[in-house]
Amino acid sequence: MYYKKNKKLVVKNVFKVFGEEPKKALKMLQNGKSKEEIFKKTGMTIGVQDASFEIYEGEIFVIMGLSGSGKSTLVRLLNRLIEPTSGKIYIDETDVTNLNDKDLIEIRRKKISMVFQSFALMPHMNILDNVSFGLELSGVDKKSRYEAALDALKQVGLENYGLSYPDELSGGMQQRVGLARALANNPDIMLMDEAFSALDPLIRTEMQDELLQLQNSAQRTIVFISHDLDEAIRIGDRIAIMQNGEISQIGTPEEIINNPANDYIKSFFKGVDVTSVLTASHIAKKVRSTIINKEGTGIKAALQYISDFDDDYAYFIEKSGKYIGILTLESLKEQKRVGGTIHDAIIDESPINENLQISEFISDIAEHKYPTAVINEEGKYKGTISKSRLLKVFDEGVDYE
Ligand SMILES: Nc1ncnc2c1ncn2[C@@H]1O[C@H](COP(=O)(O)OP(=O)(O)OP(=O)(O)O)[C@@H](O)[C@H]1O
Repeated sequence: MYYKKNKKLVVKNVFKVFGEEPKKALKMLQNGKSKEEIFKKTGMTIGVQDASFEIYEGEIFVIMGLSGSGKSTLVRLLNRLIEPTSGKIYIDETDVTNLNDKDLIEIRRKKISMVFQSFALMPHMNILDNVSFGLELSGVDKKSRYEAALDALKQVGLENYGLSYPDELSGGMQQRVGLARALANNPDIMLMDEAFSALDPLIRTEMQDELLQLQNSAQRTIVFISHDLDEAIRIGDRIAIMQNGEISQIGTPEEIINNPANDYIKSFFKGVDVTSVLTASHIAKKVRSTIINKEGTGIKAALQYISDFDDDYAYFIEKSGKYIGILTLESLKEQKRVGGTIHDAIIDESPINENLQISEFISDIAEHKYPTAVINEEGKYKGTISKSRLLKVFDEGVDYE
């Protein structure tokens, strides 16, 4: 998804120590003690260690990691539901770590909302009142808060349920109400902590679509915690992977899949549905058998070239890199026989664009006899994808060569 690269949230060297003497624990860390040693000696836990990153306006930034890796702690540091032990956090250049209580409350009301996995709707209040409750606490008048609540309910497709009560709604609908409650504040930033994890898979996918749709109409900055890789890939513009309190990699799903920083991350991505993540450019390979169209490159030269490579086909390319087509021994010989040109020998198998996802070009490759050429927007040759290459990616995921 497109987003402007304005920094919305900046986190600089943030640490969180849980325990009695956090400064002492930080000192031990500086002196090279491991988290395990510190915990053993002092009982203190390093929840987040030296986190530094930036989140851009309008992006969905997913924080992923195993249970206990520090995701919830990190997200709660952003709005200071948890106080950082050291480090700085900026929202729109405001230093959040320095705000007094009053300003902090103001920022939480106006700029940053949070959606949890399980949140309590008030059973005795109807949906409209539940959604506008936060605004009521902020002193917004009745008319304005009902308008905002109704608008938020509309955004999640529940505009007709304002007068219903929570126990009349399904789990998925209740989660939508939770989302509407966060939207009613019209926040710049939404923090979503495993917001969809309690939902059954179908409804969960529906909610992910809903979130993406909402993002299309109003570009909010969303920080989304998930332990589910498919979800992270589906909705994340970028993903940060946490491991034992530290961020071990940040990147787009493609970047991480293609270049995992370590074995832990690699193991995360094993078995992921690559067809919806990887594009042709990610799996295309350059092959040796390319013939450059120089002056005088005719059928004879092409035949010679292909036999030299002990092959029966080659990719024909302009000097500029522009892709022309596939030449085969058979088609060249035929044109030689009938007196045609090298261009007449090009066989009818179209190249695919490098930006297509695997799921979009699978059938092309299946229908082609020869490995399919991959071209960029300008028509330049970028490599080829064979059926066997595709099968390998399916079987083994990406090969990290
Ligand atoms: N209030 C607390 N006091 C002491 N330790 C804590 C506290 N909150 C979190 N921790 C510890 O900090 C570490 C990170 O926990 P956190 O809840 O942030 O992880 P998580 O990745 O969100 O896990 P999960 O997916 O299970 O929610 C864990 O070792 C946890 O035990």
